[in-house]
Amino acid sequence: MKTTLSAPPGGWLGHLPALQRDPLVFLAECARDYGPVAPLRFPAMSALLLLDADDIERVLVTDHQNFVKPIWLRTAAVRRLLGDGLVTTDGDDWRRQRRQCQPAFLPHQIPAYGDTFAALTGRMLSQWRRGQTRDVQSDMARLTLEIVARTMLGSDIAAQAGEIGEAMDTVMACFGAKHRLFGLLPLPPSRREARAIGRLDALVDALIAEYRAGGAHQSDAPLLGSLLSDPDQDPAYVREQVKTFLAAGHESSALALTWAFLLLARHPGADARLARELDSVLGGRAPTQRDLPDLPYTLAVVKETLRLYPPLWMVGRTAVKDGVIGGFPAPRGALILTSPWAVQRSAQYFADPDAFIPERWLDGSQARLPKYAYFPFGGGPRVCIGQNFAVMETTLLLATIAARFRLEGSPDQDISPWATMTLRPPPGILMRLAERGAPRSVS
Ligand code: HEM
Repeated sequence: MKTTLSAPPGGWLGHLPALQRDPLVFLAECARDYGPVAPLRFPAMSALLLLDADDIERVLVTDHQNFVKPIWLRTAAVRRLLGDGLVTTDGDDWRRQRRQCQPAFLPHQIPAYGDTFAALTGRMLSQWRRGQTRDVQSDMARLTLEIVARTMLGSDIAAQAGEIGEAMDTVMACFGAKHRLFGLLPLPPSRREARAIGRLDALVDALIAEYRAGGAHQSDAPLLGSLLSDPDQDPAYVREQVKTFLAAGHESSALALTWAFLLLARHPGADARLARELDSVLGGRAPTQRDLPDLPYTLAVVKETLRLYPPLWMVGRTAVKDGVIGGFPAPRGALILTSPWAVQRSAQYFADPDAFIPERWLDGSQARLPKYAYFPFGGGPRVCIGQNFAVMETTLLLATIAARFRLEGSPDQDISPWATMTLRPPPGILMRLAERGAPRSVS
């Protein structure tokens, strides 16, 4: 067993300052300087960063019972947003919750959401005009929020989506700011954050009350229907689970789409190939979920985007008992970090790893990769419950939007990712809408 942890610079804080300063650079440096396991040290805690697909599979899948969700999900800031919902709980509580939420994500259920995806995207596009410049991230966040509310809760939140999105953004931004320095300390919320949470709770309570008053049929609200089917269900739990799904069910999909448009704007060759596929399959009509098997390149764009910009850039666990991983001791309480960002950009697994090449998903070569060289949705029992929903959603939305518009960015725009709770582009990036077929004004 390897027992000597490399001595990190930075005194008692260990690797924490480097991780806080620029987490993505830090991860890249670890991948460069260490072998398959990077032993790290944080105040009062040791940690292992796993860079090998087989070690990652062991922690997330094979030995999952020895690893629970990490300490940062127990911090006050995260609890305030997600409560004790499906993302944050462990053990029997988690198992009961997962069983309760699963029916909304059964394989036969997912295609039924396609019409809603298409209808709400069509509603958004009816407001879009060529020549407009738009904050695409905020448009995508609004659209995916409307989609998750309509499909899971049976609510059309067109009127409230702006306010719900803003309140969530405020809480996330407060977490992001704290996370850099004090994320693990049990600090009370700032006044701004407390106000946003109060507002969010009131909006969510109103959606639940609307359902109870008979606003939607249970089959139109599979998640909320299931949560409320038990008359003794604790109302606070229902509210926290609804907040969990509103947050987890929109943010990552919105980011995947935003990154896809930013990448396509910088890769005219890929954009042209996407346009050709959409044109030849759809011939000018809007796609439906039934077209998806005929849109392999569109799906490849989504997969490649999730490889380069995985919205959840870090997936962590805490060891519940002493063990050894990759030859290093992983004592009880050690933080075990896996990073889709670091592994999916590793030259060990992907040729030309930093380049955007959707074609790599079409030649069959990826089938030879170890399973956990690519894991944007995590893995094992805690794999994203919305994985199939999200793949269909992002592919169908990308097809619907890209068939009508080309989104143009400015080549000197800084699009460096910002690693907060999720991997975001810099806020407020604007893109210009050009109609398909019109000459390209910015490359
Ligand atoms: C591109 C979009 C998405 C990405 C990349 C993504 C990624 C992930 C990842 C990596 C995890 C596992 C985290 C861990 O193991 O610690 C996760 C969990 C989860 N995701 Fe997603 N997700 C996406 C979309 C969605 C959607 C659309 C929903 C719901 C409608 C959703 C709901 C959840 C929930 C509730 C969990 C916790 C599951 C559990 O622990 O049992 N996600 N997601």
